[in-house]
Amino acid sequence: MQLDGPDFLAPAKLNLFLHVIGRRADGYHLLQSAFTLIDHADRLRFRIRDDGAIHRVNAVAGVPEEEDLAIRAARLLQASSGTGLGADIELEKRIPMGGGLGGGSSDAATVLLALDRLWGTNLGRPRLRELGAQLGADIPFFIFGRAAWVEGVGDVLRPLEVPPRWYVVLVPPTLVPTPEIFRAPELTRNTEALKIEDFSARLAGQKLRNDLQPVVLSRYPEVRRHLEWLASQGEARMTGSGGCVFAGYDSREQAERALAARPASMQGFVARGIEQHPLGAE
Ligand SMILES: C[C@](O)(CO)[C@H](O)COP(=O)(O)OP(=O)(O)OC[C@H]1O[C@@H](n2ccc(N)nc2=O)[C@H](O)[C@@H]1O
Ligand SMILES: Nc1ncnc2c1ncn2[C@@H]1O[C@H](COP(=O)(O)OP(=O)(O)OP(=O)(O)O)[C@@H](O)[C@H]1O
Repeated sequence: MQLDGPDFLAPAKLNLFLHVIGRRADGYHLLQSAFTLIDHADRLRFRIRDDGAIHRVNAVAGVPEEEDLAIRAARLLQASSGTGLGADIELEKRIPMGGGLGGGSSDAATVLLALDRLWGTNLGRPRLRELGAQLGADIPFFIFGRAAWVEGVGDVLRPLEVPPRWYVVLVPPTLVPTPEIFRAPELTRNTEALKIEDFSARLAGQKLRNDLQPVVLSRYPEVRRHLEWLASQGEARMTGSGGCVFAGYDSREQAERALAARPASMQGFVARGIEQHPLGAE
Protein backbone atom coordinates (compact mmCIF):
# COMPACT_ATOMS: atom_id res chain seq x y z
CA MET A 1 0.00 0.00 0.00
CA GLN A 2 1.14 3.59 -0.60
CA LEU A 3 0.23 5.32 2.65
CA ASP A 4 2.02 4.68 5.95
CA GLY A 5 0.20 3.76 9.10
CA PRO A 6 -2.02 0.97 10.34
CA ASP A 7 -4.52 -0.97 8.20
CA PHE A 8 -8.16 -0.44 9.08
CA LEU A 9 -10.12 -3.54 8.09
CA ALA A 10 -13.57 -3.56 6.48
CA PRO A 11 -14.92 -7.12 6.76
CA ALA A 12 -17.59 -8.64 4.50
CA LYS A 13 -20.97 -9.93 5.69
CA LEU A 14 -23.21 -12.87 4.90
CA ASN A 15 -27.00 -12.89 5.16
CA LEU A 16 -27.69 -16.27 6.77
CA PHE A 17 -31.28 -15.84 5.62
CA LEU A 18 -33.25 -12.92 4.20
CA HIS A 19 -37.03 -12.54 4.21
CA VAL A 20 -38.95 -9.72 2.55
CA ILE A 21 -41.98 -9.09 4.75
CA GLY A 22 -43.35 -5.88 3.25
CA ARG A 23 -42.76 -2.71 1.33
CA ARG A 24 -42.82 0.92 2.51
CA ALA A 25 -44.59 3.75 0.70
CA ASP A 26 -41.20 5.03 -0.55
CA GLY A 27 -40.50 1.69 -2.27
CA TYR A 28 -37.94 0.41 0.25
CA HIS A 29 -38.55 -3.12 1.46
CA LEU A 30 -39.07 -4.29 5.00
CA LEU A 31 -36.69 -7.13 5.67
CA GLN A 32 -35.83 -9.70 8.29
CA SER A 33 -32.33 -11.06 8.13
CA ALA A 34 -29.53 -12.57 10.18
CA PHE A 35 -26.22 -10.92 9.37
CA THR A 36 -22.84 -12.32 10.31
CA LEU A 37 -19.36 -10.85 9.77
CA ILE A 38 -16.63 -12.89 8.06
CA ASP A 39 -12.86 -12.44 8.10
CA HIS A 40 -12.58 -11.67 4.37
CA ALA A 41 -11.91 -7.93 4.38
CA ASP A 42 -11.00 -4.80 2.42
CA ARG A 43 -8.14 -2.70 3.82
CA LEU A 44 -8.03 1.06 4.26
CA ARG A 45 -5.31 3.52 5.26
CA PHE A 46 -5.63 7.19 6.09
CA ARG A 47 -3.44 10.29 6.05
CA ILE A 48 -5.03 13.26 7.78
CA ARG A 49 -4.88 16.57 5.89
CA ASP A 50 -5.03 20.10 7.34
CA ASP A 51 -6.54 21.67 4.21
CA GLY A 52 -9.93 19.93 4.43
CA ALA A 53 -9.56 18.08 1.11
CA ILE A 54 -10.78 14.46 0.88
CA HIS A 55 -9.26 12.26 -1.81
CA ARG A 56 -8.75 8.62 -2.66
CA VAL A 57 -5.08 8.09 -3.51
CA ASN A 58 -5.48 4.91 -5.59
CA ALA A 59 -7.65 3.81 -8.51
CA VAL A 60 -10.36 1.21 -7.83
CA ALA A 61 -11.58 -0.61 -10.96
CA GLY A 62 -15.27 0.08 -11.54
CA VAL A 63 -15.63 2.65 -8.75
CA PRO A 64 -14.96 6.30 -9.69
CA GLU A 65 -13.71 8.36 -6.74
CA GLU A 66 -16.83 10.56 -6.58
CA GLU A 67 -19.12 7.49 -6.34
CA ASP A 68 -17.00 5.61 -3.83
CA LEU A 69 -18.99 5.02 -0.65
CA ALA A 70 -15.75 5.37 1.33
CA ILE A 71 -15.22 8.92 -0.02
CA ARG A 72 -18.90 9.83 0.33
CA ALA A 73 -18.85 8.64 3.95
CA ALA A 74 -15.81 10.80 4.72
CA ARG A 75 -17.47 13.86 3.15
CA LEU A 76 -20.68 13.24 5.10
CA LEU A 77 -18.82 12.94 8.42
CA GLN A 78 -16.86 16.08 7.63
CA ALA A 79 -20.01 18.08 6.84
CA SER A 80 -21.94 16.73 9.85
CA SER A 81 -19.17 17.31 12.37
CA GLY A 82 -17.98 20.65 11.01
CA THR A 83 -14.32 19.60 11.24
CA GLY A 84 -11.84 21.53 9.11
CA LEU A 85 -9.67 18.44 8.64
CA GLY A 86 -9.55 16.30 5.50
CA ALA A 87 -8.00 12.96 4.55
CA ASP A 88 -6.19 10.99 1.87
CA ILE A 89 -7.76 7.54 1.76
CA GLU A 90 -6.26 4.37 0.31
CA LEU A 91 -8.63 1.49 -0.37
CA GLU A 92 -7.47 -2.02 -1.16
CA LYS A 93 -10.46 -4.02 -2.43
CA ARG A 94 -10.52 -7.72 -1.64
CA ILE A 95 -14.28 -8.17 -1.29
CA PRO A 96 -15.89 -8.95 -4.65
CA MET A 97 -18.18 -6.10 -5.76
CA GLY A 98 -21.88 -6.41 -6.37
CA GLY A 99 -21.81 -9.82 -4.77
CA GLY A 100 -24.10 -9.33 -1.78
CA LEU A 101 -21.11 -9.29 0.58
CA GLY A 102 -21.63 -5.64 1.53
CA GLY A 103 -18.13 -4.49 0.59
CA GLY A 104 -18.95 -0.89 -0.27
CA SER A 105 -21.10 -0.54 2.85
CA SER A 106 -18.34 -1.98 5.01
CA ASP A 107 -15.77 0.41 3.52
CA ALA A 108 -18.09 3.31 4.37
CA ALA A 109 -18.59 2.06 7.94
CA THR A 110 -14.84 1.69 8.47
CA VAL A 111 -14.26 5.23 7.16
CA LEU A 112 -16.85 6.62 9.58
CA LEU A 113 -15.39 4.71 12.56
CA ALA A 114 -11.76 5.45 11.68
CA LEU A 115 -12.10 9.14 10.85
CA ASP A 116 -14.35 9.80 13.84
CA ARG A 117 -11.30 8.74 15.89
CA LEU A 118 -8.51 10.21 13.73
CA TRP A 119 -10.25 13.56 13.28
CA GLY A 120 -11.19 13.62 16.96
CA THR A 121 -14.81 14.40 16.06
CA ASN A 122 -16.04 11.73 18.50
CA LEU A 123 -19.64 11.60 17.30
CA GLY A 124 -19.91 8.02 18.57
CA ARG A 125 -21.57 4.92 17.15
CA PRO A 126 -25.28 5.81 17.47
CA ARG A 127 -24.76 9.04 15.47
CA LEU A 128 -22.43 7.29 13.00
CA ARG A 129 -25.16 4.69 12.43
CA GLU A 130 -27.60 7.47 11.52
CA LEU A 131 -25.10 8.98 9.11
CA GLY A 132 -24.36 5.57 7.59
CA ALA A 133 -28.06 4.87 7.02
CA GLN A 134 -28.19 7.93 4.74
CA LEU A 135 -25.70 6.27 2.39
CA GLY A 136 -26.70 2.59 2.34
CA ALA A 137 -28.99 0.08 4.03
CA ASP A 138 -26.19 -2.19 5.29
CA ILE A 139 -23.89 0.46 6.78
CA PRO A 140 -25.59 0.60 10.24
CA PHE A 141 -24.93 -3.14 10.63
CA PHE A 142 -21.19 -2.75 10.10
CA ILE A 143 -21.06 0.07 12.67
CA PHE A 144 -23.05 -2.11 15.09
CA GLY A 145 -20.14 -4.50 14.65
CA ARG A 146 -21.43 -7.94 15.61
CA ALA A 147 -23.76 -10.66 14.31
CA ALA A 148 -27.23 -9.17 14.24
CA TRP A 149 -30.92 -9.83 13.82
CA VAL A 150 -31.86 -7.09 11.37
CA GLU A 151 -35.32 -5.68 10.69
CA GLY A 152 -36.93 -2.58 9.19
CA VAL A 153 -35.05 -1.53 6.07
CA GLY A 154 -31.81 -2.66 7.71
CA ASP A 155 -31.85 -0.06 10.48
CA VAL A 156 -33.30 -2.05 13.42
CA LEU A 157 -30.54 -4.20 14.92
CA ARG A 158 -30.34 -6.65 17.80
CA PRO A 159 -27.33 -8.78 18.77
CA LEU A 160 -27.65 -12.42 17.74
CA GLU A 161 -25.82 -15.55 18.85
CA VAL A 162 -24.45 -17.30 15.79
CA PRO A 163 -22.52 -20.57 16.23
CA PRO A 164 -18.85 -20.32 15.13
CA ARG A 165 -18.59 -21.54 11.55
CA TRP A 166 -16.40 -21.67 8.48
CA TYR A 167 -17.87 -20.71 5.14
CA VAL A 168 -17.18 -21.47 1.50
CA VAL A 169 -18.11 -18.44 -0.59
CA LEU A 170 -18.35 -18.83 -4.36
CA VAL A 171 -18.10 -15.74 -6.55
CA PRO A 172 -19.96 -16.09 -9.87
CA PRO A 173 -18.58 -13.87 -12.67
CA THR A 174 -21.74 -11.76 -12.52
CA LEU A 175 -22.49 -8.39 -10.98
CA VAL A 176 -26.08 -8.41 -9.71
CA PRO A 177 -27.59 -4.89 -9.33
CA THR A 178 -29.52 -4.73 -6.04
CA PRO A 179 -32.25 -2.28 -7.29
CA GLU A 180 -33.15 -4.59 -10.20
CA ILE A 181 -33.82 -7.47 -7.83
CA PHE A 182 -35.95 -5.43 -5.41
CA ARG A 183 -37.95 -4.00 -8.34
CA ALA A 184 -38.72 -7.41 -9.86
CA PRO A 185 -42.49 -7.99 -10.18
CA GLU A 186 -42.08 -11.66 -9.29
CA LEU A 187 -40.35 -10.96 -5.92
CA THR A 188 -42.18 -12.44 -2.91
CA ARG A 189 -42.89 -9.50 -0.59
CA ASN A 190 -45.24 -11.02 1.97
CA THR A 191 -43.23 -13.63 3.86
CA GLU A 192 -44.64 -14.13 7.34
CA ALA A 193 -42.66 -12.26 10.01
CA LEU A 194 -40.49 -14.46 12.25
CA LYS A 195 -39.60 -13.86 15.88
CA ILE A 196 -35.96 -13.76 16.89
CA GLU A 197 -36.61 -16.75 19.21
CA ASP A 198 -37.87 -18.81 16.26
CA PHE A 199 -34.70 -18.07 14.40
CA SER A 200 -32.44 -20.01 16.76
CA ALA A 201 -34.68 -23.06 16.39
CA ARG A 202 -34.55 -22.76 12.63
CA LEU A 203 -30.81 -22.23 12.60
CA ALA A 204 -30.46 -25.48 14.55
CA GLY A 205 -32.45 -27.56 12.11
CA GLN A 206 -34.84 -26.19 9.60
CA LYS A 207 -34.09 -24.77 6.22
CA LEU A 208 -33.69 -21.02 5.91
CA ARG A 209 -34.47 -18.96 2.84
CA ASN A 210 -33.39 -15.89 0.93
CA ASP A 211 -36.46 -14.39 -0.79
CA LEU A 212 -34.25 -12.59 -3.32
CA GLN A 213 -32.68 -15.88 -4.44
CA PRO A 214 -35.39 -17.19 -6.83
CA VAL A 215 -35.45 -13.83 -8.63
CA VAL A 216 -31.67 -13.86 -9.11
CA LEU A 217 -31.54 -17.54 -10.12
CA SER A 218 -34.11 -17.08 -12.87
CA ARG A 219 -32.25 -14.06 -14.30
CA TYR A 220 -28.59 -15.00 -13.80
CA PRO A 221 -27.74 -18.55 -14.97
CA GLU A 222 -24.16 -18.35 -13.63
CA VAL A 223 -25.47 -17.75 -10.10
CA ARG A 224 -27.75 -20.77 -10.51
CA ARG A 225 -24.84 -22.94 -11.71
CA HIS A 226 -22.68 -21.95 -8.72
CA LEU A 227 -25.49 -22.46 -6.22
CA GLU A 228 -26.43 -25.84 -7.66
CA TRP A 229 -22.86 -27.05 -7.44
CA LEU A 230 -22.36 -25.76 -3.88
CA ALA A 231 -25.64 -27.43 -2.82
CA SER A 232 -23.94 -30.76 -3.63
CA GLN A 233 -21.41 -29.92 -0.86
CA GLY A 234 -23.70 -28.61 1.88
CA GLU A 235 -26.65 -26.37 2.62
CA ALA A 236 -26.02 -23.55 0.18
CA ARG A 237 -27.70 -20.16 -0.10
CA MET A 238 -27.25 -16.76 -1.73
CA THR A 239 -26.16 -13.77 0.38
CA GLY A 240 -27.97 -10.40 0.10
CA SER A 241 -29.03 -9.67 -3.46
CA GLY A 242 -26.35 -12.04 -4.77
CA GLY A 243 -24.66 -13.21 -6.78
CA CYS A 244 -22.26 -14.76 -4.20
CA VAL A 245 -23.40 -18.03 -2.65
CA PHE A 246 -22.15 -19.69 0.53
CA ALA A 247 -22.31 -22.85 2.63
CA GLY A 248 -21.35 -23.18 6.31
CA TYR A 249 -19.18 -25.91 7.90
CA ASP A 250 -18.11 -26.79 11.44
CA SER A 251 -14.39 -26.85 10.65
CA ARG A 252 -11.89 -25.14 8.39
CA GLU A 253 -10.83 -28.52 6.98
CA GLN A 254 -14.37 -29.35 5.85
CA ALA A 255 -14.70 -25.95 4.20
CA GLU A 256 -11.30 -26.22 2.47
CA ARG A 257 -12.20 -29.69 1.21
CA ALA A 258 -15.48 -28.48 -0.28
CA LEU A 259 -13.79 -25.48 -1.94
CA ALA A 260 -11.01 -27.66 -3.38
CA ALA A 261 -13.59 -29.93 -5.01
CA ARG A 262 -15.09 -27.11 -7.11
CA PRO A 263 -14.98 -27.16 -10.90
CA ALA A 264 -12.01 -25.25 -12.38
CA SER A 265 -14.45 -22.69 -13.82
CA MET A 266 -15.53 -21.48 -10.35
CA GLN A 267 -13.81 -18.92 -8.10
CA GLY A 268 -14.24 -18.76 -4.37
CA PHE A 269 -12.68 -18.55 -0.93
CA VAL A 270 -12.96 -19.88 2.60
CA ALA A 271 -13.76 -17.44 5.42
CA ARG A 272 -14.36 -17.70 9.15
CA GLY A 273 -17.37 -16.14 10.84
CA ILE A 274 -16.11 -13.47 13.29
CA GLU A 275 -17.88 -12.46 16.49
CA GLN A 276 -16.82 -8.85 16.44
CA HIS A 277 -15.79 -6.20 13.94
CA PRO A 278 -12.00 -5.53 14.05
CA LEU A 279 -12.84 -1.91 15.02
CA GLY A 280 -15.06 -3.02 17.90
CA ALA A 281 -18.80 -3.21 18.43
CA GLU A 282 -21.72 -1.60 20.22
C1 LIG B 1 -30.29 -6.76 0.38
C2 LIG B 1 -29.12 -6.38 1.23
O1 LIG B 1 -27.91 -6.75 0.61
C3 LIG B 1 -29.18 -7.13 2.56
O2 LIG B 1 -27.98 -7.09 3.21
C4 LIG B 1 -29.08 -4.90 1.49
O3 LIG B 1 -30.19 -4.47 2.24
C5 LIG B 1 -28.88 -4.06 0.27
O4 LIG B 1 -27.99 -3.09 0.64
P1 LIG B 1 -27.28 -2.08 -0.37
O5 LIG B 1 -26.75 -2.81 -1.56
O6 LIG B 1 -26.36 -1.25 0.45
O7 LIG B 1 -28.50 -1.28 -0.86
P2 LIG B 1 -28.80 0.27 -0.92
O8 LIG B 1 -27.72 0.94 -1.71
O9 LIG B 1 -29.16 0.78 0.40
O10 LIG B 1 -30.12 0.20 -1.81
C6 LIG B 1 -30.09 -0.18 -3.17
C7 LIG B 1 -31.51 -0.34 -3.67
O11 LIG B 1 -32.09 -1.55 -3.17
C8 LIG B 1 -33.44 -1.38 -2.83
N1 LIG B 1 -33.65 -1.70 -1.40
C9 LIG B 1 -32.59 -1.78 -0.55
C10 LIG B 1 -32.79 -2.10 0.78
C11 LIG B 1 -34.11 -2.32 1.23
N2 LIG B 1 -34.37 -2.62 2.50
N3 LIG B 1 -35.14 -2.24 0.36
C12 LIG B 1 -34.93 -1.94 -0.95
O12 LIG B 1 -35.88 -1.89 -1.72
C13 LIG B 1 -33.80 0.04 -3.19
O13 LIG B 1 -34.32 0.02 -4.47
C14 LIG B 1 -32.44 0.74 -3.19
O14 LIG B 1 -32.42 1.82 -4.07
N1 LIG C 1 -16.07 1.34 -1.87
C1 LIG C 1 -16.84 0.63 -2.70
N2 LIG C 1 -16.62 -0.68 -2.87
C2 LIG C 1 -17.40 -1.41 -3.70
N3 LIG C 1 -18.40 -0.93 -4.41
C3 LIG C 1 -18.68 0.38 -4.29
C4 LIG C 1 -17.91 1.20 -3.42
N4 LIG C 1 -18.43 2.42 -3.49
C5 LIG C 1 -19.45 2.37 -4.36
N5 LIG C 1 -19.62 1.15 -4.85
C6 LIG C 1 -20.66 0.74 -5.83
O1 LIG C 1 -21.58 -0.15 -5.19
C7 LIG C 1 -21.86 -1.27 -6.01
C8 LIG C 1 -22.17 -2.48 -5.13
O2 LIG C 1 -21.05 -2.80 -4.39
P1 LIG C 1 -21.05 -3.58 -3.03
O3 LIG C 1 -19.87 -4.48 -3.07
O4 LIG C 1 -21.19 -2.70 -1.87
O5 LIG C 1 -22.43 -4.36 -3.12
P2 LIG C 1 -22.85 -5.77 -2.72
O6 LIG C 1 -21.65 -6.64 -2.49
O7 LIG C 1 -23.90 -6.22 -3.67
O8 LIG C 1 -23.44 -5.58 -1.28
P3 LIG C 1 -24.92 -5.53 -0.73
O9 LIG C 1 -25.06 -6.71 0.10
O10 LIG C 1 -24.81 -4.26 0.06
O11 LIG C 1 -25.85 -5.47 -1.90
C9 LIG C 1 -20.64 -1.45 -6.88
O12 LIG C 1 -20.96 -2.04 -8.12
C10 LIG C 1 -20.11 -0.03 -7.02
O13 LIG C 1 -20.64 0.58 -8.20
